[in-house]
Amino acid sequence: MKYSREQLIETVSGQMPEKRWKHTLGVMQTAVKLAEKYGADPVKADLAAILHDVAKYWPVEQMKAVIEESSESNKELLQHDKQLWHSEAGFIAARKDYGVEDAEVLNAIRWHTSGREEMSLLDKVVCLADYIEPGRDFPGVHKIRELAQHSLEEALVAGFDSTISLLLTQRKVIYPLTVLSRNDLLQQLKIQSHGGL
Ligand SMILES: Nc1ncnc2c1ncn2[C@@H]1O[C@H](COP(=O)(O)OP(=O)(O)O)[C@@H](O)[C@H]1O
Repeated sequence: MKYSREQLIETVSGQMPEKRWKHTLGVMQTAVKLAEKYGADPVKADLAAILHDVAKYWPVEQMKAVIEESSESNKELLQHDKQLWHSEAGFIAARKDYGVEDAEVLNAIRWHTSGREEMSLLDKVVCLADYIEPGRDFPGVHKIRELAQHSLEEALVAGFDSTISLLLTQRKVIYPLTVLSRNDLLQQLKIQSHGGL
């Protein structure tokens, strides 16, 4: 890491409006709590949460350029809604600009919006914290917070349901990885409840 936690917070918070930094503080607090509850590493959860929206307010051209130039990025994402780009750009920036080397932390930043199949425990914690941090207020958030008390997977399915429902009402294209992620979580829940049968 190039920066101490304090330096990181100062630099990252300077890249977004106050309201979005407040959201980030909420995600940090919630991600650490979820990590402690479900057995993920709270230090990694905190680091991923600090950085998860680092690229959110970058100009679209900057996000695009960073994704195009990186050898490890998913260029296909550029065919999808711009709203999805900040996670990939943030993942690249976390490594390149902030010196984050931990693959678990980098992945949690990368997949925090879309999810992915076989989400890691840390991916789940950060993605769910993004849905339910205390500043969030959208239809269904209370239910997702309730579900988060007993199952990461149930809560995440409900979170993805809310995103997908909203996209349907807006007649927007759904990024397929979110559907695959939701299907995979449902499969995980089925295995948990039937003991693998
Ligand atoms: N699977 C998806 N397909 C298409 N668009 C999506 C998908 N998931 C999220 N989005 C879009 O990206 C936006 C930003 O998502 P996210 O970063 O999680 O939210 P926020 O900006 O509230 O932190 C959503 O409001 C939605 O418009």
